[in-house]
Amino acid sequence: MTTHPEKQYLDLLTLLLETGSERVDRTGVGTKAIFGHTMRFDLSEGFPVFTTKRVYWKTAFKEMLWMLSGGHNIKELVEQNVHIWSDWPYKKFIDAQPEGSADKSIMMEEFEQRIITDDGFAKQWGDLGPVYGKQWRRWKTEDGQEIDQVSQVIDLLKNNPSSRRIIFDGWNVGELDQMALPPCHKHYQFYVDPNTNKLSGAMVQRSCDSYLGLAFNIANLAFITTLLAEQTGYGVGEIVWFGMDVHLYMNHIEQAKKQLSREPKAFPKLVIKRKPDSLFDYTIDDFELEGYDPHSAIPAPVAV
Ligand SMILES: Nc1nc(=O)c2c([nH]1)NC[C@@H]1CN(c3ccc(C(=O)N[C@@H](CCC(=O)O)C(=O)O)cc3)CN21
Ligand SMILES: O=c1ccn([C@H]2C[C@H](O)[C@@H](COP(=O)(O)O)O2)c(=O)[nH]1
Repeated sequence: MTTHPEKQYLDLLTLLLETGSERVDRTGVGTKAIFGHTMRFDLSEGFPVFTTKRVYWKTAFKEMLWMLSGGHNIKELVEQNVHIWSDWPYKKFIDAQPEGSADKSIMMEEFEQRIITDDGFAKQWGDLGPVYGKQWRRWKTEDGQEIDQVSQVIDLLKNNPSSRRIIFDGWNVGELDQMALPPCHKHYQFYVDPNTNKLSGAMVQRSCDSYLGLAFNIANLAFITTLLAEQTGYGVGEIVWFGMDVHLYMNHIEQAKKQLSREPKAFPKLVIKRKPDSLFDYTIDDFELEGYDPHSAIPAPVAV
């Protein structure tokens, strides 16, 4: 019997638990960390959305479609019931309110409600700065032009697939200080195997929350690779993930152990119900995961 590909992820959790160095981190939560790790998934063996806990794949896909659209305001996420980016703008808003003011104590629900209903408020407080979507689609050059890196990737895949420069990157050094968080999944690179005509995608993640973020990041790497393959006429090959500061937050240890006690189930199949003319015209309703039958969700707090 061959080993289930999800075993790579479970082995990473075990490695972190057993050998990770305890470190103090920016958030104050603390982590167990290792430096440098890789995993790979052959997409012909199924779509790599982990099964040992329920992964909210629609939330992940909505986030990826938002980034691909060039979005960088949480408004478009919150409108779609996606809350994973709200903590950072919320914290910034609360910190900026004067002591004792009514706004100092508003709850997240009210904050998100204002983001949705008040355009001015969303503009001022919902913007994450020039994060992923902005850099991917509209990287600003010195002479005031904008570079659409994702469209360049599509063009290279169609016209020069042996190029070793099929890359987009969110790490715009000159603008890091304007971002709510500097990009974690920073480098994307693609490769067409001339023998099989399959497209593979790799991603470098400088910093990895191995319990919460990673499940989303792997699913989304497989997602973008599959979408690019469909749009440019290739089959799907592998995804390759490179993690740098790979960590497990101290308040995720019990959850990780619980997850480790479970056996992986078969990976589902990504069904794309409609093929739009452009990579930028997909909507969440175009996707279904066939045969996704995960173990139950194991919630965990996110370190802000
Ligand atoms: N500490 C930290 N970890 C991250 O993974 C992370 C950040 N910060 N900051 C930016 C984004 C936001 N991301 C997040 C944030 C929260 C969840 C999360 O809470 N996931 C839950 C529930 C998801 C839902 O609301 O549907 C999960 O069980 O997967 C996942 C990814 C990934 N990134
Ligand atoms: O897609 C993402 C986005 C963020 N993360 C994690 C990695 C870290 O735990 C934090 C970011 O904190 P830094 O101090 O900026 O490294 O968010 C992730 O895993 N995946």
